[in-house]
Amino acid sequence: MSDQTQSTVSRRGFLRAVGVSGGAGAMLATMGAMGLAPSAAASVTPAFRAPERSDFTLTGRSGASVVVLGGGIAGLTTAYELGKAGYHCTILEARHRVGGRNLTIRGGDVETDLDGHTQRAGFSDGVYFNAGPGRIAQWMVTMDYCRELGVPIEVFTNQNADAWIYNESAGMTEPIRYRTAKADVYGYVSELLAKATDQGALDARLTTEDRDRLLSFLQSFGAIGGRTSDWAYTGTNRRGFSAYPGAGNEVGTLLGTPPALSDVFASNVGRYFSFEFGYDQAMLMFQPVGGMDQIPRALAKAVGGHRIRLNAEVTGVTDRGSQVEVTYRQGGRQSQITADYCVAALPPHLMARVPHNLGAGVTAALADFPVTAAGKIGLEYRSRWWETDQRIYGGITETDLDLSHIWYPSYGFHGKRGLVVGYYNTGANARAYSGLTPEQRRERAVSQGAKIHGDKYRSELVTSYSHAWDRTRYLEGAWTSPRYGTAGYNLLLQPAGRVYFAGDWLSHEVAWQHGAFVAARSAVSSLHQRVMAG
Ligand SMILES: Cc1cc2nc3c(=O)[nH]c(=O)nc-3n(C[C@H](O)[C@H](O)[C@H](O)COP(=O)(O)OP(=O)(O)OC[C@H]3O[C@@H](n4cnc5c(N)ncnc54)[C@H](O)[C@@H]3O)c2cc1C
Ligand SMILES: CSCCC(=O)C(=O)O
Repeated sequence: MSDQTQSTVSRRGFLRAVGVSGGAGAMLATMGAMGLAPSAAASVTPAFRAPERSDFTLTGRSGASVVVLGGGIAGLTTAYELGKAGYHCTILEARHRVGGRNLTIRGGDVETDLDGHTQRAGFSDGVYFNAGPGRIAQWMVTMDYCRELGVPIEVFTNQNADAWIYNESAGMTEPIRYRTAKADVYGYVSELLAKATDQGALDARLTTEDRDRLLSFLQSFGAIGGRTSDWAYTGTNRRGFSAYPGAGNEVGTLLGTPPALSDVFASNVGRYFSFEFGYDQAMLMFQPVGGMDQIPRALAKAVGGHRIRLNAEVTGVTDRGSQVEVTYRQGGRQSQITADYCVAALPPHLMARVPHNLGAGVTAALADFPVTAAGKIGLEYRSRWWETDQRIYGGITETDLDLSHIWYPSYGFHGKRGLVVGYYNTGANARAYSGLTPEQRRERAVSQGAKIHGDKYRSELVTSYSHAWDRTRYLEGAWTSPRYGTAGYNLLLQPAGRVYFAGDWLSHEVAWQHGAFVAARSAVSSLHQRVMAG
């Protein structure tokens, strides 16, 4: 998802949330963001209501049989929800475990990728690596499933004022703390806007009252001087200290004076600030205690192990008119299962390759989902130097290096060891790493990360595991970009005979488990309605 797309989507999300559209919405959003009292806007009475608890129940019961293809979040949810209403479901999952892209790696786990690289994770007890999903927003239905299934959650630190920003291409030789970068960018932007406002440049847009309110907002927002000092930004303790204030007369030592305005803009640090405004990325965010795969584990337990066939690769789907026949390969043998209905919850680009009799239009539609690559590496360290030496407790360092993001753990604070996500990248950067051996990926990630963190980034490293989603069998990608509104996309929202489709790719929350959950609910509702109608 590009920054541009993300900010457009975020804006739309906000407007949807306040229940307004168009000009009034835009005005409210701007005023809200500026902390101004929306006197004119107050009459709009927006519904500032959070999405409510979203539990799901089907009304009425059925004993029909359903074969579910794929044991990712969508497949598991399908079987779980139908099972609550009496259906007899069987899940066929090609991998040796459920969860699909929801994958947590622990010590002893073994994975072999499409290039034949086998990794055995050497992580210590209690250390885990979320190779796929890592965070959940509060409004997401994923939170409701955690509650319903009894999966404990804890805060995931998605934003940290003490994490770093490092833009090598802008000539930075040292990383800068988020708090420092923000103080300088907000300060200078406020200074410029205050000057323009005070000089009358915005008079066509502002009333006298607006102007005064804007100036007062900018003074506190940017920590800038007043009119007598021409609104100048000269630095603030928001930048941080090189020695923090202490006892008695120790006032602390401020972290120097800000670089010149032009240098601050040239460093391009501001490009990362909009991330935390995203409706899907804003704090607080959450994670299941003990690893993201606690969610598929709990779903699988609720569905019942006897209903799940692992290492079962679907090889054919035939709609026989009154039933659906599915062939699959398990333990070197071809088997067959027949059910009243089928829900196909495989990645669309893989389902497109499964022989079926659902029509060429279905194949073409399934094959029309562009796939994005993504990769992550988990680096286990023998000490938590990022906490003790750098005072970073969770959160994300942003870079313009090909490793993109570095994540610090949001669990196990002050523990003995810990796991840092040494890269989380997508697109061309992810493909550059996925083309390497696991050893080469680790070397590349460590030599880059050491530019930010120093020697301990290498010397304290114990073991690593990297995951390349485009090279993962039965997934072959991280997520897709659906062509919303096309005939092909809409075709797959309908059943093809007795076969329904589900997965995050049939939602407007692709790349989020939320999308997989709601798409499964949608398929389940549609199937159940048909069964109830008799
Ligand atoms: C790197 C990364 C980061 C992410 N970050 C987040 C995040 O922070 N938060 C969040 O909520 N979501 C995140 N997501 C998205 C989330 O993982 C997905 O939206 C969700 O897991 C998709 O579930 P699904 O059931 O639709 O698909 P999948 O998980 O793709 O499930 C499809 C299943 O089909 C199986 N399969 C494939 N072929 C066959 C076959 N022939 N026969 C039988 N089975 C087969 C697969 O093995 C798999 O289990 C992330 C994903 C990735 C890759
Ligand atoms: C680029 S956002 C999609 C992946 C995701 O859900 C996440 O990492 O938060």
